[in-house]
Amino acid sequence: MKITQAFTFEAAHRLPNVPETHRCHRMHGHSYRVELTVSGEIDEKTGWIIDFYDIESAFDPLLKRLDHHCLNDIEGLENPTAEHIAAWIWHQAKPAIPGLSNVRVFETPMSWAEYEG
Ligand SMILES: Nc1nc2c(c(=O)[nH]1)N=C([C@H](O)[C@H](O)COP(=O)(O)OP(=O)(O)OP(=O)(O)O)CN2
Ligand SMILES: [Zn+2]
Repeated sequence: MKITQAFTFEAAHRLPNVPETHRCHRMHGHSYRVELTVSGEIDEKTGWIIDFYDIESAFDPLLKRLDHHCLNDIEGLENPTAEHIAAWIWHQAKPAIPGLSNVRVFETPMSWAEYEG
């Protein structure tokens, strides 16, 4: 069984490794959407894999590091593509959310990256 909780954050970034002529070389912003999926068995008593509230609490410190920040300034996100952000979130969140199976990061409603560890 899998459950997914979604979050949103606003952040600025630029992609330092694309050519200067590429529009993403310039600083700009996105309204990011993050989806955290947790896999596991349903607990007989609670009826859930994990309380959504516990996912929210565990992710909150990370969300605060991302929201309204320049992603390039965050250690490990110097080249903040959606792919790198998804992998970064997975590695940062996994210790606090052991059942975390995949992380999706949407840069726009139509484009996203997914990391499964
Ligand atoms: N594989 C990837 N490709 C691109 C990434 C990425 O992270 N992974 N990132 C970008 C830029 O961040 C760019 O800002 C993305 O915006 P874009 O897809 O162009 O979406 P917009 O909504 O800004 O563009 P419109 O086409 O005007 O709607 C590029 N590629
Ligand atoms: Zn961008």
